[in-house]
Amino acid sequence: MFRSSFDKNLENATSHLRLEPDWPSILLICDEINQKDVTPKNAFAAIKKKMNSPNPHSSCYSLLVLESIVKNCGAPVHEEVFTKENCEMFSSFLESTPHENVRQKMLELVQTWAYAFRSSDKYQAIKDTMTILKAKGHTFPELREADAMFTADTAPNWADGRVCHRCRVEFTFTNRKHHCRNCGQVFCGQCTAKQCPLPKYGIEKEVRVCDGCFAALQRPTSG
Ligand SMILES: O=P(O)(O)O[C@@H]1[C@H](O)[C@H](OP(=O)(O)O)[C@@H](O)[C@H](O)[C@H]1O
Repeated sequence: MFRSSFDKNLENATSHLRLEPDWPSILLICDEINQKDVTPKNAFAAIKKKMNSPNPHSSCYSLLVLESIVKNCGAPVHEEVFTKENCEMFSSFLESTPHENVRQKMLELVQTWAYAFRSSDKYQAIKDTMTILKAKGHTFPELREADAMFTADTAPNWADGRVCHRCRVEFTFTNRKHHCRNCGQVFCGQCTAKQCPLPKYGIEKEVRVCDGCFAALQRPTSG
């Protein structure tokens, strides 16, 4: 069965043979999500499977991967993870796991996420989960505010359109759509023939960008 690079990185990051976190693999997983090499949906589904591993180390490491993608991959991951259904799953997961370290880590994450979104009107489900767990008498570990700081920038969602955003030529079967990873606009192939990394979005590899963004990104940032 074809194993994607993401699968290999997740396998490494959650191996029960590890004695300490495999940060390089975890960061590669974040890059792959930010670069759209893997969708948040597929990534979270695979992480959920690892959460339910009978081995407490694998399960705990999968929570570390989940913590990292929430922290580093922004809204696309938040929208996938913090649904009412998933938040209820986190609650039943921590109440059913036989492993105390896994339960503690899940409690810590629910608290961190509820705190991180405290002033946002989105993701009410994770805040409700925190409230319910507290009301049930669960004791939470000390909150580390630094853990609730998420990287600010994530690449913009992709716009759609019938014509190239730059030269206005109409898309056809042969003149196909492409997207600039920096501005998210839709362009023809000729207007997005360049590539460059987008470190501000956690994208280290060269990705497709439009001529306008390419020029802007080459200009030295005004000091
Ligand atoms: O090749 P197609 O079957 O037309 O599909 C397009 C490619 O996947 C483009 O990827 P790219 O931007 O990396 O080229 C993407 O930006 C477009 O939205 C898709 O419509």
